[in-house]
Amino acid sequence: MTTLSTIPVPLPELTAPSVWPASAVTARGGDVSVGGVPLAELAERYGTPVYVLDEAEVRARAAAWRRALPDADVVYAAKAFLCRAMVDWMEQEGVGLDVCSAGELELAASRGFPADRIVLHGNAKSPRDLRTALRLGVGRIVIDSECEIARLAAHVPGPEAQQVMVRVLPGIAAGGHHKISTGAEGQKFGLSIAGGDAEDAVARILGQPRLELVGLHMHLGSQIASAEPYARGVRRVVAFMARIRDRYGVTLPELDAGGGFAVAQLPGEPAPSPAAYGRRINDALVRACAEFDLPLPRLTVEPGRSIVATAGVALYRVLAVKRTGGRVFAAVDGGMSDNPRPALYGARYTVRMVGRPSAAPMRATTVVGRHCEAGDVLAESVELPEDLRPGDVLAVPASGAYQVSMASGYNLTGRPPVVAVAGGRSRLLVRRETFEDHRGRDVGL
Ligand SMILES: Cc1ncc(COP(=O)(O)O)c(C=O)c1O
Ligand SMILES: N[C@@H](CCCC[NH3+])C(=O)O
Repeated sequence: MTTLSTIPVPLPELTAPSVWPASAVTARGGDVSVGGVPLAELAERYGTPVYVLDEAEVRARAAAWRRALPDADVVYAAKAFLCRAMVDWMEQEGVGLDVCSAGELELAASRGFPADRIVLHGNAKSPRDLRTALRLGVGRIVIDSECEIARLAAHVPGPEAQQVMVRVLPGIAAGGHHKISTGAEGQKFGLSIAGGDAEDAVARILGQPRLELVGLHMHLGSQIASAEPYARGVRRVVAFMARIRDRYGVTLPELDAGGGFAVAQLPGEPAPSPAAYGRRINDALVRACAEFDLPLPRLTVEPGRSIVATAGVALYRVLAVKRTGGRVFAAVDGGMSDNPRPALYGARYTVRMVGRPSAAPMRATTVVGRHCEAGDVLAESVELPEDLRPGDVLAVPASGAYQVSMASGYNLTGRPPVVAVAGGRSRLLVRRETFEDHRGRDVGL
């Protein structure tokens, strides 16, 4: 018999913008299901901690970006999270890849991802990064310092020139935290427009027959919850393009506006849709080009978090509940080794108990990890039932970006597996890191 509690309903938090994938609904026995699979069942089957990725949500977000900017290239920033399945999904959705290491590049290549749809970034590209990029024939290499120009040119096999862009610093502060704000003067990325470094680099590249300068790139930062900084940045970059045309007689055909588009980390937080970002960026580009009498360059955007964050849910099991100093702590079997974001940026998350019903009143509980640091806090003062006990499963939505990709080997707990859900089925994408993996690397005595 179907009772009210077994009819799946959208989660109360599922107001736009949501922190959950669109497929998240309540399930039997106090559970939540994602992609048609109950989360507690996934915790049981794959163990905890485990990261669940809703394939349909990833694909839908990628498709939303393509619809938002149909005349632009959408390039997924692989640093947010990459595995072979992600490479395939991006390929199938018609999205390119932004990589920043030979490792990310090799992974994409291992799936036959078209190299001409790959952009290589990095403020310190290693010889291996550059060699791999040239060998595989990546579409664009983004120059981030003057000294890499001659180094790169010397290795281009020819006869064709390597297409490059210059990452310029538009001098705009934006981003959810100072550690992920990259568009202002005085940090390690890019070449300053105002300070003249960008123009010096352009002149140098134009003098290198093995390099073809196709455009300019900016990346303002990450978790930028408004489209306005992009509009200002685009205008500054277009103004600089006009200066290049006037001084060097070269009209650059491409402009890459970078990534950094915000998602809601907590229910109701502001996060413009891809369509809203796209409209504003396009509008700024059209206006600036009219103002400076330039033809419209081909636009690229590089969303990372915006494609994958809300598709991911982290599952942990409670190991201990402790009341101390007037606070309640729930300690789980993961922590800063799988999610360093709260410790690094003060990132906040919402947490929900799944897998059993509870009629107990809610109380403020701080969810902490198992690592040897007082700062190993996953979520400060979140509402959880008073009867929360060891063995319960906690779900943390909006966990798809920069968690697994930044996971560490701290305390040799082993990095968690990643499981895809789609159409009521689950499959393992990345297995759990085991003690054998650690021991295998430990080769000296
Ligand atoms: C060059 C570049 N492009 C794109 C991104 C993607 O950023 P986000 O995941 O915030 O969209 C980053 C990371 O911030 C980046 O450094
Ligand atoms: N790792 C950061 C974002 C940095 C993006 C990379 N350029 C975060 O978790 O928010």
